[in-house]
Amino acid sequence: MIALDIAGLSCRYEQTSVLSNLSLQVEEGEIVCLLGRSGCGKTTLLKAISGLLQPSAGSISLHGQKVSSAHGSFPPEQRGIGMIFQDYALFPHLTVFHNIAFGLKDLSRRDIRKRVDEMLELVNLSGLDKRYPHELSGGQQQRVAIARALANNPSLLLLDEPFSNIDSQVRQRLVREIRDILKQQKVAGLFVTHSRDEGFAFADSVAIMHEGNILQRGHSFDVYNRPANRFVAEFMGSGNLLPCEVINNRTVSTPVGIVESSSEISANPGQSAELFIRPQMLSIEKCQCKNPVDPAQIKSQQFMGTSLRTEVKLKESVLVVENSTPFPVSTPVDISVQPHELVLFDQQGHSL
Ligand SMILES: Nc1ncnc2c1ncn2[C@@H]1O[C@H](COP(=O)(O)OP(=O)(O)OP(=O)(O)O)[C@@H](O)[C@H]1O
Repeated sequence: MIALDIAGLSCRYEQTSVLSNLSLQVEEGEIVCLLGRSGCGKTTLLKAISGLLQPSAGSISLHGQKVSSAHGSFPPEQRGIGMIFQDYALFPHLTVFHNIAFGLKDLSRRDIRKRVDEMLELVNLSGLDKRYPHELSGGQQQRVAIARALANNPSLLLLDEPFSNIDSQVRQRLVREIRDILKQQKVAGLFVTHSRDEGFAFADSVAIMHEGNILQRGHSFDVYNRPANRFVAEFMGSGNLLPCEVINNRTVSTPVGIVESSSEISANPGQSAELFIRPQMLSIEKCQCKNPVDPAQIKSQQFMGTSLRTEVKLKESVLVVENSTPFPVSTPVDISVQPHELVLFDQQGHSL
């Protein structure tokens, strides 16, 4: 069953078109992360889903029911959507208990107490029900926000950068914890973040947004290793672009030599392309030749905590390599490519 089905959605603010013909589906119980540069339309998409913005074209359906189209929309309170924001949005003058109980208007007092206690236990805050938001840490406030959103049994949870105000040491744990809670409750979620690592840890799949549209959707590992185009490849992480010529369906000729792909290349022999190689897929070792002509040379090295980020000058270009051996600047080196599934782009930047 599909929890959220967005079909051909377009949204605009007066004269400015922000989303254009965007489609996205989220399965029941699935968590999808929207990743994209600032201003690409992530918040606008969440606003349209929650009912705060009317689309100019296309439709939004929740569990098979159309809730938004250019012809009419359900108001936000009739959509059964829970929202979680980066600033927690708790009521400062209400206790934790009353914050969580806020939306539970139709239940008896006893059932409200029971539901709030269940939620407090779920988010690991039992016993803190009498505290006010200012008496809680950022992580605890965000857990209250989660408890409040889940108390109403939402059919979909929208999370807009929920972890960005949380201390980085607590964040990693909270990301896993909240993911586990959503999975346990089988709630579908659409999650917006600027942090790729957070998106990878929290979501089942990622959707890469650019200029009001989704360029690629899939498991983060696949999107990272099989990007649909150059924008997605670079957005998912740094890489080197090398001009190359296809030799056959497994090999290409590049400035660092002949490189073999672990999977078949769908390009014709003789075709020119660009090879995209992640820094960790390049290896360097001290050049063994006595008098190498114009060798690649170490330009700089920087320790990044777990590995070295090494810049290698190769003729007119500079390649970035992730390695573990320190070399003095100007050391001549041989560069090799570790066996992997090669990523090639045509002149327009589309994957071949
Ligand atoms: N109320 C508004 N009126 C006019 N333009 C707006 C309005 N809200 C947003 N925009 C514009 O729409 C575009 C998309 O904004 P949106 O907030 O959806 O981006 P975003 O991807 O969420 O950005 P960020 O990551 O910085 O939060 C931007 O160019 C923004 O300036």
